[in-house]
Amino acid sequence: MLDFEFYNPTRIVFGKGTVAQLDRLVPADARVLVLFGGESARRTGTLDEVKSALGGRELREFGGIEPNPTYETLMRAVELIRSEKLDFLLAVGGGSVIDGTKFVAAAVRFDGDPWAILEGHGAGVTDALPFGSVLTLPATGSEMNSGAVITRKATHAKLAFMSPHVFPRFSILDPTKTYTLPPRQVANGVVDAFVHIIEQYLTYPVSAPVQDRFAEGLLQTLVEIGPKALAEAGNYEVRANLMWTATLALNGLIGAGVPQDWATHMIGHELTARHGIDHARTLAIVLPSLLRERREAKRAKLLQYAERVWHITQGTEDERIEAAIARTETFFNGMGIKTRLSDYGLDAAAIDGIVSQLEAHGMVALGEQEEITPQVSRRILEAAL
Ligand SMILES: NC(=O)c1ccc[n+]([C@@H]2O[C@H](COP(=O)([O-])OP(=O)(O)OC[C@H]3O[C@@H](n4cnc5c(N)ncnc54)[C@H](O)[C@@H]3O)[C@@H](O)[C@H]2O)c1
Repeated sequence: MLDFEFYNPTRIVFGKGTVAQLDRLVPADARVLVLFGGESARRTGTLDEVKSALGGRELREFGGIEPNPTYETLMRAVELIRSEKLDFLLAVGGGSVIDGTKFVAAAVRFDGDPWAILEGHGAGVTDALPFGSVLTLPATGSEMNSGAVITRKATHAKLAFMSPHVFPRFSILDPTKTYTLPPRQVANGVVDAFVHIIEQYLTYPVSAPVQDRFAEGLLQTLVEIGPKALAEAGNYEVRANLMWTATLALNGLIGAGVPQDWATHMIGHELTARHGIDHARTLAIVLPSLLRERREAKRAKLLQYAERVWHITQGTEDERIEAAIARTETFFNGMGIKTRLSDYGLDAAAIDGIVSQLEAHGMVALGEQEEITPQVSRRILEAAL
């Protein structure tokens, strides 16, 4: 096992009706900014529920945080917080709103142009406003981690930062809040969580059987409940298990002490930034062809994945590896998520632009072995056409 430090201070309050507990979780004298996305939080009644739970506190609202939150929009929240002297943030939404809130929390206390937070991947963050979240979309794990991904509209740059100062103080996970999700977002959430697990599992063995079995348990759970989550919108047990699985997929636990890949995410971010494809869908495009390209470096774990997650035991090693990758694609397709660039209207002409953006963002040695050069990323994208 590799050396590691594990730190996760986020309190999780899980269950039906838990929004009411905001009154206990947010300081009584806080001046609160409630941040949300489009109109779903208002339409579904969650925003009213939040406001009534926070009754008696000084409250302001900031709506309109986009999917793939932008620096341009978030900087308006920073101005509002400064001018109104607000001191506690509450994110109500999915990964985009929670990520955006993390950026705002850090930017308010940052000296200089806050875009430097993204360019430095969080290194310059020394403080942040306290914040909590009410999660409405199980997918990203943002509710229990210290990472965020922000887009600068002007330059089509989608960059990530991490800082121990931006762990949520608490996150409320009420599975009934996911009942209103459109099928597209449920499918995205399942696939996003699946690929988060793969990025921390499908690398090379380091004698870490507990991390491996945690990861395999989470992957198998998603394979089992993913289709049910799509088919049965109001099934509490399915939504509860999906919500907790997505959180555990990226709260640091399964990645502690093991190598991590993240190349699929880095290539995927460029696809979203340049072509507006949903985050999870970019991962479904990149992952299968990345696994094929990297089959030698990942051979031992691919064979373990084939056997333990997909129960594939027949055939040569290469046949078992190919069967496991094909089953992964079939799983994504079964969730209604297409896995080829051409399915999203892109052809070979798009690849130069994506590779140049990877180079511009310093993504020139990706993956657990740092062997995915721009040339390798190009091959991965060509194989995904
Ligand atoms: N911080 C991390 O660790 C991390 C990890 C992976 C991805 N991300 C980032 O998170 C973002 C994606 O977040 P996401 O997948 O959670 O989606 P999202 O937050 O972008 O939301 C997608 C859509 O679903 C709607 N929605 C949310 N909850 C709803 C509900 N209960 N009912 C109806 N509609 C609802 C939103 O209004 C939005 O239109 C991307 O920018 C991605 O890069 C962050």
